[in-house]
Amino acid sequence: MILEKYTGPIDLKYMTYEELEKLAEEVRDYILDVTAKNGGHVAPGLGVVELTIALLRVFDPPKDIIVWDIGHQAYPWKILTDRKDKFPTLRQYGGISGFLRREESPYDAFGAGHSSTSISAGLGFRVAKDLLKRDGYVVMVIGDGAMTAGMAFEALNNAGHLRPNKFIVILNDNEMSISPNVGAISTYLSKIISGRFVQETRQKIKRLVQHLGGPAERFMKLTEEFLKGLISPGVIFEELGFNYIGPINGHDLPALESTLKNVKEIEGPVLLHVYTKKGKGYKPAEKDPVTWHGVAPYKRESGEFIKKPSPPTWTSVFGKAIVKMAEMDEKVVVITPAMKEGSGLVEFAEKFPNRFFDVGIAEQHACTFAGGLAAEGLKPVACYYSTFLQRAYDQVIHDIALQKLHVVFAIDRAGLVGEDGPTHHGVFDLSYLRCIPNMIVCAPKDEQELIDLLYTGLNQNLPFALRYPRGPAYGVPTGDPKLIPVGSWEELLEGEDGVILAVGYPVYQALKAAEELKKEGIRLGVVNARFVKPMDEQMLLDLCSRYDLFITVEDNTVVGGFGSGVLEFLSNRGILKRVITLGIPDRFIEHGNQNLLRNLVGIDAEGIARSVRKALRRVL
Ligand SMILES: Cc1ncc(C[n+]2csc(CCOP(=O)(O)OP(=O)(O)O)c2C)c(N)n1
Ligand SMILES: CC(=O)[C@@H](O)[C@H](O)COP(=O)(O)O
Ligand SMILES: [Mg+2]
Repeated sequence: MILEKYTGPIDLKYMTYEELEKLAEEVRDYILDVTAKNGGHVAPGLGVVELTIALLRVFDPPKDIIVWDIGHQAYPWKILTDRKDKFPTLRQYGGISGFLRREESPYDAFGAGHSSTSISAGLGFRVAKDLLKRDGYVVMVIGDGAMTAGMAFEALNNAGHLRPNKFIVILNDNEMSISPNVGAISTYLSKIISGRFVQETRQKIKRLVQHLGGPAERFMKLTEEFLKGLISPGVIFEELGFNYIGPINGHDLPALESTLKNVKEIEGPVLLHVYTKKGKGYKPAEKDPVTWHGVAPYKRESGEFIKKPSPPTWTSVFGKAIVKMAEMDEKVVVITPAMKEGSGLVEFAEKFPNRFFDVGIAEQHACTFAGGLAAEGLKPVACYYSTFLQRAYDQVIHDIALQKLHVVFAIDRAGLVGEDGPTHHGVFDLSYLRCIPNMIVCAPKDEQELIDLLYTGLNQNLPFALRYPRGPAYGVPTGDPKLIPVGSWEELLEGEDGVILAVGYPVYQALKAAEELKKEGIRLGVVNARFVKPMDEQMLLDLCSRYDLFITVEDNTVVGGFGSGVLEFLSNRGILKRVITLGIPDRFIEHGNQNLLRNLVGIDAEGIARSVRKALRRVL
C-alpha cells in the first residue's frame, strides 16, 4: 500500500509510472470507502485522479497556485496533498469540507463550491504575483459544465486581453455537467474531442474550393493544405488570445505529464483541453455518472443506495406538482440552470420537452430569459437552488421585479442544506428577496401548502418567490391544489404566554415546541406566517392585541429576514412588544448533518423551546 505510508503530503516526483498507477487505484478505493459511509461527490473526483497526480508531479504547490473550479472534484487533491488522514471526516460536522477552503489547507489556494470562478480568481493570483514580483505558475482546472457560465467567459475575455505568462487553464472535459452538458459550446467541445471539428472544417474548405472553380480553385488548391494546417480545433480559444493545446487523454499519465511540462514553456495564456471519464474506475459511476455525481451513503460493492424509510422530499413533491400544473395550464414553462435532477424536473422534462429549458450553468441568463418568456405571455417557473439564485440578484431586481413580470421562482434548498455546508446553505433568500419591491415571497409549512402556493403563484400576476428546503418533507397527505389568498397567514394554535410566528420548515417545529412547553405550563400560540411579503398585517395587529411576547422563527439569517420584517412593522406603528428573532445567526454555518445544524442554531423544536424557556426565565 502506497497511501498508507504517508502522513503528510505525498512526494510523487520520484515514483515510477507503475507505482503511480497503483497509487491512482488506491486513491479511487479510498474515495469509494469514505463516500460509501459519508456520501458526497463521487464521479467528479474519480475522473481526475491521474490529472491530480500529474499536476502534483509537474507543478510545485502551494508556491504554484492550483485553483480547482467548484471543488467537488477535489477529493484526490485533498488526499494527495495534506488531508489523507482527515479524509474519513469528509463532510461531517467538525470534519473536512467537501469543497475547497483556504482555512483548511495552504493547498486550497481559493475557496469554492459555486461554479465558474476559477479563471477569474486565477487571473487575480497571476496579476498579483506579477505586481508583487513573486514566482510561480497559476493553473486553473475547470469542467466543461462550469465552462458554460458567463463568468468563465468574462474571465477568458479579460485574460486574453492581459495575455499573462505562466497562466494555464485546464479544461476538464467529460461531456457532463451534472446532467449531460448542454448548449452550443458543449456541442463544439464534443466535436473537438471526437475529431469531428477538424474533419468538418476541412470539408467546408473543400466545398468552398470546389464552389469557387476556375483560377480561384487552382489557387485555393495550392493553399488548401496550408489552410488545413491553420485550423486549430480550439479556434474559439485561440481567438480569445489563448494558446489552445489538445485534446489529450486525461487518464494517460505519461502523456498528461509530458504535455504539462511542454505547456509550462509556452509564452502567453494556455488552454489545455483534457478529456476524462466521469466516474472512472467504478462501474456503477461510469455507467450512470448523473446519479453518481453526488450521492448519499451506499454499499461499496454493489453500488446500491442505503435507503432509510422517510417521507417524500420537498423536491419530489414540487416535481410532481409542476407536472400537474403544466397539464392544467399550457402556458407553464420551466427553466433550470443545470439543475434538472436536483430540482426534481426529470419527469417534467420527459413529459414536456418543448416547455423545458436547461440553460446550462447560467443563473443570470436563466432569470432574464424567464423575464422574456413572461413578457410575451408565458408562465415561466424559474427553478433555482437558493444559494445559486444569489448569482442572479440583479436580474431578479432589474429584469423581473422592476417590470412586474409574472415569473414564479421555485427556490429549492432553502435553509440549511447539511453536508455541502456554507457555500450551499440557502439562508439569505428571505432577506435578499424581501427588500425588493413588487416581490411576493413565501414558504410552505408542509407539502400540501407547497402545492397550494405553487398553484397560487401561477394564478396571480406578480413576481412570486416560493422557497422550500432540502430533504424529506413532513409526510402529510396531499391532494388537489387550492388557491391561498396572497399575504394571508394561518393561526394554528392559540396561547396566552406568547406567540410563535414561524415561516416554512420551522412551523411544525414550533407546534412541537408549543406542545412540549404546554406540559411545563407554558401556553404559546403558533402562527404559520407563510407569506414573508406581503405580511398579514391585519393578523399581526390582531395578535398584538392578544400577546406581549413574539418569537419569530425562520431558517434564514436573522439579519434582514422575516423577524426583521416583523420588527419593522411593529416599530413603524409604534407598537412596543418583546420580540425574539430565531434563525440563522450572523455567521457562516459549517457543514454537517442537516438536523444537527438546525438543532445547533436553535430552529428545531428543541431549540425553539430552549429559547422560549430562556425568554420566560424558566431555564431548566
Ligand atoms: C453557480 C453554480 N450553479 C450550479 C452549481 C451546481 N453544480 C455543481 S457541479 C455542477 C456540474 C459541473 O460540471 P463540470 O464543471 O463539467 O464538472 P464535472 O462534475 O463534470 O466534473 C453543477 C451544475 C454550482 N455548483 N454552482
Ligand atoms: C457541487 C454542487 O454544487 C452540487 O453537486 C450540489 O452539491 C448538489 O447538492 P444536492 O445534493 O443538494 O443536490
Ligand atoms: Mg464535466
